[in-house]
Amino acid sequence: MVLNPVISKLSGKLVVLASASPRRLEILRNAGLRFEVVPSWFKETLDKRVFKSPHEYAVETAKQKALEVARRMPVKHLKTPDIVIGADTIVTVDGLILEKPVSKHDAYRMLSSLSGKEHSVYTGVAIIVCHEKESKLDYQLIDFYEETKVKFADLSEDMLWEYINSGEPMDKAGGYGIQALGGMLVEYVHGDFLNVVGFPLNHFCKQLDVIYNQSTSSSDQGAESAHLSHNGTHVPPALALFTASKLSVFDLLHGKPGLDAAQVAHEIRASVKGTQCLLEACVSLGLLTTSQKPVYENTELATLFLRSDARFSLRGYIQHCNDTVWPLFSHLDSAVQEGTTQHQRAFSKKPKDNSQDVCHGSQDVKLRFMNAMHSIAKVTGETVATAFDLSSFKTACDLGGCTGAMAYEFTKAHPGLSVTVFDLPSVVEMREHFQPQHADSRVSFAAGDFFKDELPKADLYILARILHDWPDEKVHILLGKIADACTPGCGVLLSEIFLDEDRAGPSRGLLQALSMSEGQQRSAAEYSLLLKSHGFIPSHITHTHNLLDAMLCIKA
Ligand SMILES: O=c1[nH]cc([C@@H]2O[C@H](COP(=O)(O)OP(=O)(O)OP(=O)(O)O)[C@@H](O)[C@H]2O)c(=O)[nH]1
Repeated sequence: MVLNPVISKLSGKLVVLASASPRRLEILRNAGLRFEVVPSWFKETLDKRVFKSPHEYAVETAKQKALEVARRMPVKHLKTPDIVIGADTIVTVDGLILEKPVSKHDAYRMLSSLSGKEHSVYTGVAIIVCHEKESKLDYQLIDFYEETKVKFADLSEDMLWEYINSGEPMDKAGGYGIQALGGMLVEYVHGDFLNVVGFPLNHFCKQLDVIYNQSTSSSDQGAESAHLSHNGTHVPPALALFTASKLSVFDLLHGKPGLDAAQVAHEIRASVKGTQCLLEACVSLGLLTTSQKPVYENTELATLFLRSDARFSLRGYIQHCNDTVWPLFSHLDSAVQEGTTQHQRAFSKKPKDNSQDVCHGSQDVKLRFMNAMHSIAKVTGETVATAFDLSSFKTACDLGGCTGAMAYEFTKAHPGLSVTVFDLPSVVEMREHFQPQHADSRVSFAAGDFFKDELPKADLYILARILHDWPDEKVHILLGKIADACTPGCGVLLSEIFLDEDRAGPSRGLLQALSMSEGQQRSAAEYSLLLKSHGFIPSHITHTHNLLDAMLCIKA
C-alpha cells in the first residue's frame, strides 16, 4: 500500500539511494518506494570550520554523496538514474559536530558528552533530479535538512561501557541508535523520530510533492493548469502568484483568514468565477490552503514571504517581476535570436541601464525598483552580513546599497562597524519611503555615481548584486576606483549568485542571464580573476544556500 501519492508517482523511474545505511533503506522501503541502492564513495571529510552552521555541513555532505553517485552511474553502471537521494546525519552538542565514532574510546567521548543534556540531530538530504543532455549529466538539486532535539538521561559509567560493548554505537551518528538499545538512554524526543534514525521521511515526502507539483504544473497541459486561460494555453505558475500578490489576496487572507471565494472576490473587487480560479491555482501551488467548506487561508510560505508587512516580504520583488521582468521574458524567442534585451518590444522604448531607469523613470518606477531591491536585501541581508568574520574592519561602504536594508544587517551583525550607503542622488532622496527595521546611527547615506564620483573612504567595500549588472569593461572601471580608494588590508565583500564552474547551474543564475541585460552571470573563479586583476586576493568564498553567495577579498 502506498499512502503518499507522490511516492507512487516515482514508480517506473530509476530511483537510487546513494547510501549504505540499512536504516535509510528500511525507512524508504517501508514507505513503499522502489529504488536501487548504490552506496556513495564520497569521503565525509569536508572541513567543518568553513560551514556557518552544522546543518549546512550535513546538507553539503548529503549533496556530495548524491552527486558522486549521479556522476558515477552513467559511466560505471551505463545508466542514468532519474533521481538520486543522498543523506547525512550528524549530532551536535556544545558547538561540536559528532559523526560516527571511530573507536570505542571515541564512542565513550561522544556518549559522555551527551549524558544528561539535550542535543540536536540534523539530517541533511539532497535529491538530485537527473537528465541526460547531449550525453552529459544535467541535474536539478533540491536539498533540505531536518532538526530533532533529543535529551539523554544521566548515564553512569557502567551503563556507558555496557552500551559501548554491545557494539551498537559504532556505525551511528553520535554513537547511539535510538531505534534499538540506545532508545533506553533517551528521556525525550522533540521532532521527527525517523530523522534521528537517519532519514526525515515526512519532510522528504513534502519536498517530493513540491518537485512533482512544480513539474506537472510547468509541463502538463491539464485542465487545472489551463483553467485560467481563456484561449486554453498554458498558464505559468508565476502569473498566478503575481496576480494574487497584485490583488492583495495574501494581505487580505492574513487579516481575515477563512474567507470563501465570493467573500474574497467582494473584497478585491473581482469576479467570483475569476477569483475562484485564482484561489484554486494558488492552493495547487502551495500558497494557500483550503478546507472542506471551502474557505481559504495563507500557507506558512505565504505568511512568511508574500504579505506586504512580513519581515521577509518579497512583494516588492514580485511586483517588479510582474511589471518589468515578465514582459521581457515574454519575448524570449526574440531575445535569444537577437542576443539583446527586449525593452523596445516589451515597453516600446529604448533599453536603458539600471542607473538611467532609476534616474529618469517616474516616481512610481523608481519606487517599484527600490522596493524590489529592498525585498531582496532584506531576505538575503543577514546571510551575507554574517558570512565572514569582519571584526578587522571598522568602516564599510555599501556601493549601490539602495534603501540601506543590507547595511542595517551589517551593523546589526558587526557591533564595531559603521556603514555608508552610496547610491545615486535620486535613490538616496527617496530612501525615506522605506523604514529601517531598527534605527542605527552607524548607517549613513551619501549620494553619487560610483562610476563617476569619488567613493567614500572605507576599509571594506560591499558589492551586493552589483557586478552581474555590468559587462567586464564596466566592472574593471568600478574595481579600479575601489582599488584606488583602498590601502593594503582593505577588503571587498562581493555577493552574487556564483555559477558552477562548469556552468551547469544553479538555474536561478542561468535563467536570470536570459533577460539579456548588459551584464553577465559569472562563476566564483571568474569573479576572482576580475578582482585579482585589481590586487584583491580572495580569502574566503561561501555558497550560502540563500539566494546569494559571497566572497571576501583582501587588497594585497
Ligand atoms: O539514532 C540513530 N542515529 C543514527 C543512526 C545511523 O547513523 C548513520 C549516520 O551516518 P551517515 O549519515 O554518515 O550515513 P552512513 O551510515 O555512513 O551511510 P551513507 O552511505 O549514507 O554515508 C546512519 O546510518 C543512520 O541510520 C541510527 O541508526 N540511529
